[in-house]
Amino acid sequence: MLAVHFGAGNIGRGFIGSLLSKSGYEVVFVDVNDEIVRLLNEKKEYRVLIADESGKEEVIRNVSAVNSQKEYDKVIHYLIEADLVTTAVGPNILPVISSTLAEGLRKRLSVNPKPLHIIACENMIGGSTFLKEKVFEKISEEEKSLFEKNYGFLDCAVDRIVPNQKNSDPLTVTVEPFFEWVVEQKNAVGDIPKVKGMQLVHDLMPYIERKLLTVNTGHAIAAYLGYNKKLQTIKEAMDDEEIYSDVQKALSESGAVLVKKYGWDENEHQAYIEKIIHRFTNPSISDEIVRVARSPIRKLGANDRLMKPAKQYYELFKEVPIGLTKGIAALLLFDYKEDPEAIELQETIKKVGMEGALFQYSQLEKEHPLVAAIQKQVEWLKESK
Ligand SMILES: NC(=O)c1ccc[n+]([C@@H]2O[C@H](COP(=O)([O-])OP(=O)(O)OC[C@H]3O[C@@H](n4cnc5c(N)ncnc54)[C@H](O)[C@@H]3O)[C@@H](O)[C@H]2O)c1
Ligand SMILES: O=P(O)(O)OC[C@@H](O)[C@@H](O)[C@H](O)[C@H](O)CO
Repeated sequence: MLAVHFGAGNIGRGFIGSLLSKSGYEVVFVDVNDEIVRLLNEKKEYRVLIADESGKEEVIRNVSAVNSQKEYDKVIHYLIEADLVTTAVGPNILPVISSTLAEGLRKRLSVNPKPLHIIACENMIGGSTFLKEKVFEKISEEEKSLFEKNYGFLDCAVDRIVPNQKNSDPLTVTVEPFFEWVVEQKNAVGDIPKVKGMQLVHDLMPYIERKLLTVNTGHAIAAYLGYNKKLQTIKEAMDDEEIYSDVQKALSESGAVLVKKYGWDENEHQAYIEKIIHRFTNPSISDEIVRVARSPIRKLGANDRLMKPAKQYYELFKEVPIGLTKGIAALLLFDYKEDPEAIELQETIKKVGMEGALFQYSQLEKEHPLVAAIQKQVEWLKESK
């Protein structure tokens, strides 16, 4: 069994690649990082270190890699042969890989009749559906109907905290012990290849929203408020009493939305929140605030971790959510010079103001009560600096 995985980064090696290899797949990573590609081909294995008191170490074998910018033909060859295709490149890179994927899948049609599943393991709602849309922009009407029959793009939710790596061996990845990979089977074309640790569900929406609007909401709020206080890691942010209680407040707000929308049991959801807060304070992980805060424009999206629960909270309860708006306010102050989206966001705010930026990136009309509440929180955050 051959799995082709785009993105040999933190989640690629530390989570998806590791599960695939442990389930018996030969894993071919596709990446653009020369050094990682070279080392994977040289060593054919890498280490995953579990960040807890156990100090457990796993060796991930039967892996290799290709550079998609330099070895295009090889990527196409592997796409023709693959039994499963997965990605963990980041939502903004899905359009970039869609041309190569379209070409590989097109060539495969004439030589390999086996159906194939493609799973985008990204932090977004409908990641595989989005990838499919990008692939379908590159093919003819006739090909579209063949692709529909042969290729299943399955949406999923992935959860495992994998920080930026500081190991002396560049292939080694330190990961938290917890993981969850929930895949929606609705769009399957035949049997979905088995992967140990992959959970299949009929309807993903309750799971992806629970994950994105709890884990990533809390994470983002800790990161932006932590950055505002000049802290370095998520653990440091969670050790700050004020930030800790702001994260709790925001998660009780997004939790109220999730419980109301999906009927999750209130006590079980509270236990889910507490487990996540515990994960954020894992002393064996050093997760940089600027990693978690990365791409603030993406994170300000109407369908993403902050604005979606804030808007829904207002719609459902006719009240402004205090914790969520404070997190959004802190995001608007994120001015990290090494993050291109942070620079763009600050330039946009200079040009069109916060109201304009909220409209441009979150489609929030200036009359919406959230706008005034966010602006007030921005003033408070600036004063408290
Ligand atoms: N790290 C986490 O804790 C975590 C957890 C769950 C989900 N995710 C999601 O997983 C995805 C990847 O995140 P990450 O933390 O692993 O990021 P990362 O930056 O560590 O990895 C991304 C990889 O993609 C590669 N890449 C970039 N452009 C490419 C291209 N055109 N073709 C092939 N590869 C390309 C990069 O070189 C890099 O190796 C994101 O969507 C993220 O939201 C991350
Ligand atoms: O990957 P992003 O940029 O969408 O979000 C940053 C972190 O919140 C994220 O990577 C988490 O660590 C992960 O989603 C945990 O499952």
